[in-house]
Order: sequence, then C-alpha cells, then structure tokens
Amino acid sequence: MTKLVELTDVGLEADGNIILERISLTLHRGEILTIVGPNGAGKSSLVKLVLRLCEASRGQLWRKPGLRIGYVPQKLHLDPVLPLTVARFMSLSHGRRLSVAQALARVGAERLAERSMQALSGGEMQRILLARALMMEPELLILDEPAQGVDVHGQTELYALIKQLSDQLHCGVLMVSHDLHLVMASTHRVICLNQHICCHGEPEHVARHPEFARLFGRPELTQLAVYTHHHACDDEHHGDVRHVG
Ligand SMILES: Nc1ncnc2c1ncn2[C@@H]1O[C@H](COP(=O)(O)OP(=O)(O)OP(=O)(O)O)[C@@H](O)[C@H]1O
Repeated sequence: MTKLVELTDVGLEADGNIILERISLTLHRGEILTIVGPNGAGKSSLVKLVLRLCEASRGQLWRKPGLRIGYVPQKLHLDPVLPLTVARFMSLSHGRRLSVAQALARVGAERLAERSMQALSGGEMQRILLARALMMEPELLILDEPAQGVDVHGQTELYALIKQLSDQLHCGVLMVSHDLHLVMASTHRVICLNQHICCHGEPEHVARHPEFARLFGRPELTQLAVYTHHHACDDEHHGDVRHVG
C-alpha cells in the first residue's frame, strides 16, 4: 500500500495565532480521507499545508517524492465576460496526461465540452473542476468543499462519483466537507478538526463521537441512519490517524 502523505505532530501559526496544532495523519493510495469541522477550524489551512502552499510552523510533513496531485479548489473565480469554453479551459492546465475528451468522459461530462464556462450550473462546474484535476492522472486528489453550490441530490451524486473515481484510478483522496451525513457513504476515514484532531476513524464512529456531537449538535446524528456506510474495508488498507504527544 503506497503511502502518499504523512504529517507528524504538525502545527501552523499565522500572525501569532494558532491555526493548527498536533496534527498527525497518513494517507495511502486508494484511501478516501475526509476532513470535517466548523467554520474556521483550519480545514483549508490543512489542505494548503499538504499542497505546500504554506509551511508548517512545527512538526514534519512528508510527501511521496514526485507525488502527482490533482486539486479542486473551493471556488473558481472567472471573469463573467471572458469567452471561455470548457474544452479551452481544460486545455490550459499543465502536466496533462489525458486528453480533454478522456478527462470529461471520466466524470460523464463529454456533452459540456463546447459549453461556455460561465453558463455551467454549480454541479456542472464542480464536475469540470474535477475533470481538470484528473488530467494529470493524479496519485492524490485534493478537494476543498467539492460540493459547494450544488443541491443535495447533486452533492450525493458528486461524492459517489469521487468514490467511484478513487476506486477506478486507485488514487488517494483528501477532501474537506461540511456535511458528514452526505459524505459518509463515500469515505473510508473521517477526521473531525477544530484546530486539533477532535476525533477520527470510520465515519460511523466519528458521527457518534461526543466531540463531533458537541461541535455539530444532535440533528446530524438523527440523519445518519439514511446514509449508512458500507465498504469491505481492511484496516490495514486505510490510512490511520495518530495522536502524538
Ligand atoms: N494567512 C493567515 N493569517 C492569519 N490567519 C489565518 C490565515 N489563514 C487562515 N487564518 C485563520 O485561520 C483559521 C482557519 O482558517 P481556515 O480557512 O483554514 O478554516 P476552515 O476550516 O477552512 O474554515 P471554513 O469552513 O470557514 O472555510 C481562521 O480563523 C482564519 O481566519
């Protein structure tokens, strides 16, 4: 099982404020790890650390040498009057290994190739961003709130697609989500973050954890029966989360 990323006792500070502390985790190929947490918990900062867009103030961050990462940002800001088709937008990405048509086919969006980027619905836009991230055949897909701006039905479909892609392409997935109950059928492991790791493990475990209930309230728990998670998982095949110190 190929290890992709390992964080050991990582901390992050900015302007004298603690943003993250004592974060230890590993992520392997074929594993989906979801970060949940309230606003300001440090979820995007953790993603930025893994992307090396910022540097840890302490601890160690290891990445597999030459790791190919496909990144789906929280939001894409496009000039509303810029004439840009989906195919043109996708052809602008660097390090491509797939053709535009192949990448669109992977997310079932072939018919959108000639559509204007500005005309896409929220769900279509997220699929196109996902297709773009797949173009360099990533070993690790990083998605920051991939279901933002998508209705509930579309969110469930999108998370199912991410799971399917991870299975097919055997890539690791690190994603941020606000909705544990929507993502639980499509993730192997969950970290509940609030500056530090409050709890972690399989989604059902986190959903029932008192720390999770404290952060998100009881309503989350009552909805979980609908989204029971099924996967034949062998613990050795999924990344673990370790508390250090
Ligand atoms: N460069 C920075 N300088 C100072 N503070 C920062 C910096 N980057 C992030 N922060 C602060 O760190 C905290 C965590 O921010 P972050 O964006 O990682 O949270 P988040 O969990 O992704 O939040 P949300 O769910 O609202 O997107 C916030 O209080 C934010 O204001």
